[in-house]
Amino acid sequence: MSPVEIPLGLKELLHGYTAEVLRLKPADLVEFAVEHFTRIQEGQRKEPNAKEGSVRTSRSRVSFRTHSDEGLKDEKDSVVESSTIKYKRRASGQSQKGKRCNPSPHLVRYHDSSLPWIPLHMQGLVVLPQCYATVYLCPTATVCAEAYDPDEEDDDSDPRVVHPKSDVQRRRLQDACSDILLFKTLDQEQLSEVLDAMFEVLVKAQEHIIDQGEDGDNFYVIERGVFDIYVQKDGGSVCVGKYDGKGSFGELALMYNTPRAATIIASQDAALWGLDRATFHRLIVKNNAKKRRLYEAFIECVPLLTSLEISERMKIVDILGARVFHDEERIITQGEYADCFYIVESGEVKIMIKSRTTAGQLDHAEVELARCVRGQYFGELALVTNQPRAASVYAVGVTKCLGALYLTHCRTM
Ligand SMILES: Nc1ncnc2c1ncn2[C@@H]1O[C@@H]2COP(=O)(O)O[C@H]2[C@H]1O
Repeated sequence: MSPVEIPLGLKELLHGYTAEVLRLKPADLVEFAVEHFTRIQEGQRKEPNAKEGSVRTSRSRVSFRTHSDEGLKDEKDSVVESSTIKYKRRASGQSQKGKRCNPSPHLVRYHDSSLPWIPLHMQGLVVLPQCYATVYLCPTATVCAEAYDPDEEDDDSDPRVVHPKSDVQRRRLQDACSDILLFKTLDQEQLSEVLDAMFEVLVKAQEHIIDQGEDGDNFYVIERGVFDIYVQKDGGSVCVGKYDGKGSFGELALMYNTPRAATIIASQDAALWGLDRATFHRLIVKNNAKKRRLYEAFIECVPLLTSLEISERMKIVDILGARVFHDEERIITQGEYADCFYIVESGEVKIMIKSRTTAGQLDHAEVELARCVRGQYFGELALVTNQPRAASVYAVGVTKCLGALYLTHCRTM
């Protein structure tokens, strides 16, 4: 018997449909399937260059948006009370030297202004079914075409920002930053410059760290505390997830010079480390060029991404961070909130789920569900369903994974 040949794109199509069913929970699956696949077909017709079998979004009209400017205040202390955060905004649409930046580069927004902006690179992620459906379902999206080029930003001569820290503070900061994906490809000197520039922010319960629609001032790394994520949807504010004691947020507005895409509120007293916009640009955004060189070849071979054009693949590289895990190290924990998915670069991972007792209680024994090897991805399901992680994932031997943060943003669309 000849082996079954799976047509190119079938997996993505079915995965996309499944993801949308999980996300939107339609009453009539067949009717939903007809609508879903009709939209895909229409999208492919609109974009005649789309490769056969590939799952793509339709490109749409081009428009620009500008933001109001605001004054810039200095940050001098290494500890900042949360009440002062709001006064540290830097001018939106302006570089530190007063030069006007591109108004809304790499940006897609629905015509309905109550909905958040999504970075254009989300369109690059359309091959990922959940994002594909998300962007595609909004065919009226407008694209701001002016490309943001970090190399154009002439900020190399900006003074180095240093917030002095005690040894204890420095250690706490290093711990908080040890898992931050966006810092993973920095070299030692760049990382130490970033750490020097970071300042501690003490936050009270219910404080707004970021408000959706505002200009981006800082990037934040969580040291402790829980933070709820709210996004404007259908005229109301919807809690779409939370950060529980770790992680980072606030990178989108700085990377793409867009208004804040979500509101972040501390649900208890908490501590953060902030990184100012200029340093974030100079070190993190510019480092993307290095990442592109590093991962270009690998990303080309990832089946999940093969239907993307080179420029789209490169946008995915921008949001990747590499992490090495040791044998049996847990990469994802069942029950935790999700903020990223992973692609295996080398090695292997096993996906383990806690079994249930006959009474339906979670047992502590774990059962192996599947394994992923180079080029395969995992950890996307919780982002699609907006549920806690359904299983744990462990490294089998030394394993290197590329984590991508931004899928979290698709959940809200
Ligand atoms: N679902 C989400 N949509 C948008 N932003 C999110 C979401 N989840 C977490 N965030 C974070 O919330 C931050 C709000 O500010 P930024 O847009 O700069 O960057 C955003 C992300 O880091």
